[in-house]
Amino acid sequence: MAGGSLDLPVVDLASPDLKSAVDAVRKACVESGFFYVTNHGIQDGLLEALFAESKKFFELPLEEKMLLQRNSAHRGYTAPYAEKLDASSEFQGDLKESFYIGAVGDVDMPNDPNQWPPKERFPSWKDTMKLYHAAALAAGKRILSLIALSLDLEAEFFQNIGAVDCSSEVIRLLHYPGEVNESDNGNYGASAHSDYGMITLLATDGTPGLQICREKDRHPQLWEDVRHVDGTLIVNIGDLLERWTNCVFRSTLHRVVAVGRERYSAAYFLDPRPDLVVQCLESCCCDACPPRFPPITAGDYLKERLSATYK
Ligand SMILES: O=C(O)CCC(=O)C(=O)O
Ligand SMILES: [Fe+2]
Repeated sequence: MAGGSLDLPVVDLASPDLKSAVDAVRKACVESGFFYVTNHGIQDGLLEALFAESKKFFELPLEEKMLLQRNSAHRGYTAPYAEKLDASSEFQGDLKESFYIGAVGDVDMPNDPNQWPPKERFPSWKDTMKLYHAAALAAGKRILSLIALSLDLEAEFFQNIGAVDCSSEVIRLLHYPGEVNESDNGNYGASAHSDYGMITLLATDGTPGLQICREKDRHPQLWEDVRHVDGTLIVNIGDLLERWTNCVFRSTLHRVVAVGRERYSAAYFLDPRPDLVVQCLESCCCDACPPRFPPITAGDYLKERLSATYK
């Protein structure tokens, strides 16, 4: 069942009224786990360059893209149908194709698990991804500061525990086809899922398709459109942060439906360093609401979730 369009809050990352921004973040994280951010510091030109590189890559013939197929470190290309975000979906796999790019060091790393398209034909691909990583990380840190304040923690809480300084971040470029075969009627660009990690920053080319379901246990489920708002990024809470906040914050089910138009997006997954122990925050627990989950390292948690997706 599809519902209307949602009015999610727009949080101004440069707002002089910090209290209102923090309150808006808290309300959004508690109610829907989704909000927009404006003044995020990522230049339009960089977003345009990112989408241009993405389009150029996805336009290659499948055989060439398959040369960079996702490796054991989850970097590289995933073809249409190769991934099913909702394991219960009746279809073989999602319509989207995607490409994962991990953080890029300043010097060429000898053990860099990333895969790069040929430099001769993609001369600025790597630099663009590097710039986007840096810009998205800077925006992500500002968002995490507001999130920390909204949890009654000090603004630098996530930075101080080293949650964001060890390059676990990943860009996932996504491309959804415009036309779908008859046999794919009812199939999804990306089937229903929640994100696994801490927070996700999503940039899209403005094409609709993203929907969220705020109450996953309600039947029938109500899916609401997340409209595009010019100049903003969409931010959503992942399962690890839901667990960290003892379920005070919501990691919400979302999906991308086929709208008969080609669509590009770029998700940036900001996750803590693998050895960070995530245990329910004190400010989210009380006598009546004791911790629901035992401590776990971020790495173990994410490994478990990824291996369930790519069994
Ligand atoms: O493309 C989108 O709008 C959403 C992508 C998404 O949910 C994901 O990659 O986890
Ligand atoms: Fe997602």
